[in-house]
Amino acid sequence: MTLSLLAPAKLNLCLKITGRRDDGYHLLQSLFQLLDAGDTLHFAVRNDARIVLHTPFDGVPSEDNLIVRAATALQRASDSKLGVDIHCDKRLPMGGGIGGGSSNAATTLLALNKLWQTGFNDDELSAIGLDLGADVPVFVRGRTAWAEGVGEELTPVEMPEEWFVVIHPGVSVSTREIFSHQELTRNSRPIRIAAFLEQGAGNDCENVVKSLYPEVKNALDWLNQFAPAQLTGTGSCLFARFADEASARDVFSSRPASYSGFVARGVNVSPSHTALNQI
Ligand SMILES: C[C@@](CO)(OP(=O)(O)O)[C@H](O)COP(=O)(O)OP(=O)(O)OC[C@H]1O[C@@H](n2ccc(N)nc2=O)[C@H](O)[C@@H]1O
Ligand SMILES: Nc1ncnc2c1ncn2[C@@H]1O[C@H](COP(=O)(O)OP(=O)(O)O)[C@@H](O)[C@H]1O
Repeated sequence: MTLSLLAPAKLNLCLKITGRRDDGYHLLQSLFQLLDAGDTLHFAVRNDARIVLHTPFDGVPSEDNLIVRAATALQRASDSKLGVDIHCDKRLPMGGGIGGGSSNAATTLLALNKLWQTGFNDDELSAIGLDLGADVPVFVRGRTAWAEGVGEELTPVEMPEEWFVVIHPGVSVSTREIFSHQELTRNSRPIRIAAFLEQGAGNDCENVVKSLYPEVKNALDWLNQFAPAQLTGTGSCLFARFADEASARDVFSSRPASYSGFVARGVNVSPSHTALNQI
């Protein structure tokens, strides 16, 4: 049996850091907006128990790849004797704050749960996913959502399905470096979802990222000429929203040559969930 699924990107439409847990992890509030763009993963079941990722990733050994780690975690949790061949059409930049690795992991859990018939529900898959990364559960649940805790307390939110220009400024930002920076705001006053929906909220990582990475500051200044621009996650990608596709594409096509990125539409339900529900 084979299956191909989109592993969608996300944007953090806001990112407030409201405290810190005893283990050092930061407590967040964020609106995770799913997008209709992402990587495509192709799965083919094997009758031996081998998990084989055929696509090489720069700087990520196969055993560290979140795709392989997710498949291995599901195999262990289920005692499945089946294996899988996996190919990935990688489009999302790594370390860009758009969740590519976490989305790849979640999509692998969803696909193999179906192909191996392991029968886990979303709560169980989310718990397996959380061990792989804080952003995995939102992709397992597949809903645009308000997140608290370290990202695992999720409340689905219906957002207008707007168009986004996502810019990658040509540098990657280490999440660890930002979260360990002395100047990072760690005591934002918690806000309510309703307040965010009414007036929006910024990204508490933005000032530190701009000070460490002038390329990110320059890209924000460039995009701000057209619409309010903001960092996603801990960067390095930034985004702005547009009412229609044509305006978004116009701005994207006028970008400086050193910037990459894409235009995508916000979606309330992950395309991989829509596809799985049709099988
Ligand atoms: C803040 C977000 C918002 O989406 O940033 P992006 O990674 O998307 O940019 C994520 O939740 C990031 O989660 P995740 O991507 O799983 O983080 P990891 O790479 O595991 O974290 C790297 C390091 O950052 C710190 N870290 C991460 C998440 C968190 N809530 N508090 C932290 O202090 C920890 O020191 C951790 O070891
Ligand atoms: N399948 C994968 N896709 C992307 N990154 C991966 C993957 N597996 C492991 N990684 C590692 O996870 C890191 C974070 O990746 P990613 O989720 O793309 O960024 P971010 O958390 O900033 O959104 C990468 O820099 C890479 O080292």
